Order: sequence, then structure tokens, then C-alpha cells
Amino acid sequence: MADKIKDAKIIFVVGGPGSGKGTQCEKVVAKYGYTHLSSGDLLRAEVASGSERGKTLQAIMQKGELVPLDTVLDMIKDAMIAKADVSKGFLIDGYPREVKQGEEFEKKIGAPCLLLYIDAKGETMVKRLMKRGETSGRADDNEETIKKRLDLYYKATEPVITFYTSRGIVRKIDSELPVDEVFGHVAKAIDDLK
Ligand SMILES: Nc1nc2c(ncn2[C@@H]2O[C@H](COP(=O)(O)OP(=O)(O)OP(=O)(O)O)[C@@H](O)[C@H]2O)c(=O)[nH]1
Ligand SMILES: O=c1ccn([C@@H]2O[C@H](COP(=O)(O)OP(=O)(O)O)[C@@H](O)[C@H]2O)c(=O)[nH]1
Ligand SMILES: [Mg+2]
Repeated sequence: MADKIKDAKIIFVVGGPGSGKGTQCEKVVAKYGYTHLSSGDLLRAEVASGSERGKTLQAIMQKGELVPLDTVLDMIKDAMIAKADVSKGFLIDGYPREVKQGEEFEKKIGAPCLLLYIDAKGETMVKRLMKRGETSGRADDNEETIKKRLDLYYKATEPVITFYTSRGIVRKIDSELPVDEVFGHVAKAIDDLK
């Protein structure tokens, strides 16, 4: 089964909480028809299903901590296999969160050809998430959890960027700019793949 996705084009989208990963991925889907898989969305769907596993996940996510690596990897892999026949490429949004996750992904699935590093200032991310929290209904869009997500991002996820930079596949995108300008840079990075 995993053979089907071995040759797929894989793009990791990494950035802090509220940096704009989801916003940019939506635009990539509209222009390039890639398959968007948000690890956070997959986890939230499991929570919404009301399953026993979902209850365990909810408790972790509400605290802004990381879900066990294998859980997320299995969900992403299943979702990729389900789309393998029709997909032109995969945008894996919010993943990997730590270097080990990236290594496991590559062992089980394949190597990314590009890492889009969506970069915004800490204060910008907090501001955006507080605003989103007014309407998102996300249990983790509150001041206390946002702070923990941000701390964990700097501690666990930034090393991911260093790791892939040494491989030469990182494109850093300044997401302090207006959404469409940010997308201009994202599109350039994708066009450069061809
Ligand atoms: N001004 C401005 N706002 C943005 C930009 N990108 C995203 N936002 C806003 O910031 C908030 C967070 O954006 P998302 O795309 O949900 O961010 P994310 O990185 O997917 O966040 P998580 O799902 O928490 O990981 C949203 O309410 C967006 O409307 C941008 O380039 N400029
Ligand atoms: O690979 C992942 C992706 C997400 N999460 C959990 O899901 C939450 C929301 O993730 P998402 O990417 O949606 O939002 P972010 O924290 O980047 O704002 C995180 O705080 C984690 O608790 C996780 O544990 N592993
Ligand atoms: Mg998101």
C-alpha cells in the first residue's frame, strides 16, 4: 500500500501556531490542486468523532502538548493512501513538530522535496490567534494554551527547520506581509520545483 505514495511529491509546511500555514495551504490547493493534510485538522476530526482515542487526544491538545508521534504519523499515512491515486502532491501542514517525527515519516512514507517555513514574529502569532479565538471554537485558542504552543514551537519545532536547512530544501517565507503577497512567495517556491 505504501508503495503508492512513495513517488508522490511531498511538501512540509512548518511554522509557529497562527503563522498562517492553513491560510496559505488553502491557496495552494486552489492554484495547484495539491492535497492538503493538516495534522491538527486530522486530530481535531478524531476528537469530534467522540471516540475513546479522541478523548485522550483532546486532553493533550487542550494543554498545548504534543500527541504521541505514532498516532499522528498513522493518521497522515492513512489519509495519504486514501488520496494516492488522485493526488498531484501532498501539502503536509503543521508537520513535523519535532525532528524525530520527520525521521519517522521518511522511514515509513518518503522524503519531502520542499519545506515551506512560514515565519512570523511571536507577538504577531499571538495577536492572530487571540483574534481567531473569538470565532474559531478551538479549545486551544486561549491565552494560556497559545503561550504553551508557542514555547513548544520554539523548543521542539524550530530544530526541524535547522535539520532540513542542512539538506537544502527549506524556503523561508515572511508571513508578516498581506496574505496575497505571502502567497506570491509561496507560489514562487513551488514553481521553482519544476
Ligand atoms: N494579516 C495577516 N493575517 C493572517 C495571515 N495569514 C493568516 N492570518 C490570520 O491569522 C490567523 C491564523 O492563520 P491560520 O492560517 O489559521 O494559521 P495556522 O498557522 O494554520 O495556525 P494553526 O492552525 O494554529 O497552526 C487566521 O485568523 C488568519 O486570518 C497573513 O499573512 N496576514
Ligand atoms: O503533529 C502534530 C500536530 C498537532 N498536534 C497537536 O495539535 C495541536 C494543534 O495543532 P495545529 O497544527 O492545528 O495548530 P498550532 O499548534 O500549530 O497552532 C497542537 O498544539 C498539538 O497538541 C500534535 O500533537 N502533533
Ligand atoms: Mg492550521
